[in-house]
Amino acid sequence: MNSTLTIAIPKGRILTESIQLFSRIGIDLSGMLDDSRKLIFDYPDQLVRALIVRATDVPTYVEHGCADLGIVGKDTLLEQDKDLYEPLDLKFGYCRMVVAEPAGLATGDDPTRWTHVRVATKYPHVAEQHFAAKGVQAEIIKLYGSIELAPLVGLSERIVDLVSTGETLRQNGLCEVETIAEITTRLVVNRASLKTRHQRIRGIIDGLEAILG
Ligand SMILES: Nc1ncnc2c1ncn2[C@@H]1O[C@H](COP(=O)(O)OP(=O)(O)OP(=O)(O)O)[C@@H](O)[C@H]1O
Ligand SMILES: O=P(O)(O)OC[C@H]1O[C@H](OP(=O)(O)OP(=O)(O)O)[C@H](O)[C@@H]1O
Repeated sequence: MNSTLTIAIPKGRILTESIQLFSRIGIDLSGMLDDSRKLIFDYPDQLVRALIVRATDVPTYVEHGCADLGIVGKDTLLEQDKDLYEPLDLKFGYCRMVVAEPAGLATGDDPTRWTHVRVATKYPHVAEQHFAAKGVQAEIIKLYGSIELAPLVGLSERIVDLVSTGETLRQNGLCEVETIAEITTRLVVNRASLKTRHQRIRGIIDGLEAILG
């Protein structure tokens, strides 16, 4: 039986910390940080294979069993609602998912009085659920990036987006008016792999749990 474990690692802003985390439990994926166009990294001595995946695609690779494990932001998990085992909060990549609007509109605005909103976001599912739970009718406009631009050019009045330093909101004259969720990075596991490779995967989960405290 092939005992190699496949891990989906997201490229982008959580790549380096993901690799640092695995190194702390003795899995050295540092070759992935080299400037390269390779997408599969084999580590036969460690019985590990790592895939470089776009952050939003990690749940898909893990759900389909192309990867046994993956690392992904909670924002992506909330949006996609895939059938995955999510055993661990890895406690990095902290940010918040918020509703924001132009500072001028925020002055005197009361989110508890909203009845209808027009919102641009990369997270239509989360936004829909958030407003539905408040009984607010929401017209959602799906965007893929530069979300803060939408209210500045009249595409929407408000946005749902991630905030970490707050600098992007500030530089574009926007204010946070509601927090939807606190976001961190999570370990996700394919449900079948959890059974067929229980010992190996349990070892990784326990190892990570021990160092995360
Ligand atoms: N300021 C931030 N903005 C966006 N994501 C952040 C921020 N801080 C932490 N994160 C976390 O980093 C994860 C990966 O973000 P990254 O920007 O690399 O990918 P992405 O642009 O969301 O995905 P994709 O490239 O597939 O569209 C996010 O899903 C989120 O959990
Ligand atoms: O609070 P801050 O530290 O300013 O970070 C928040 C910004 O970072 C993310 O955008 P990203 O850099 O991923 O670019 P994008 O426009 O392509 O989504 C997010 O969508 C916000 O725009």
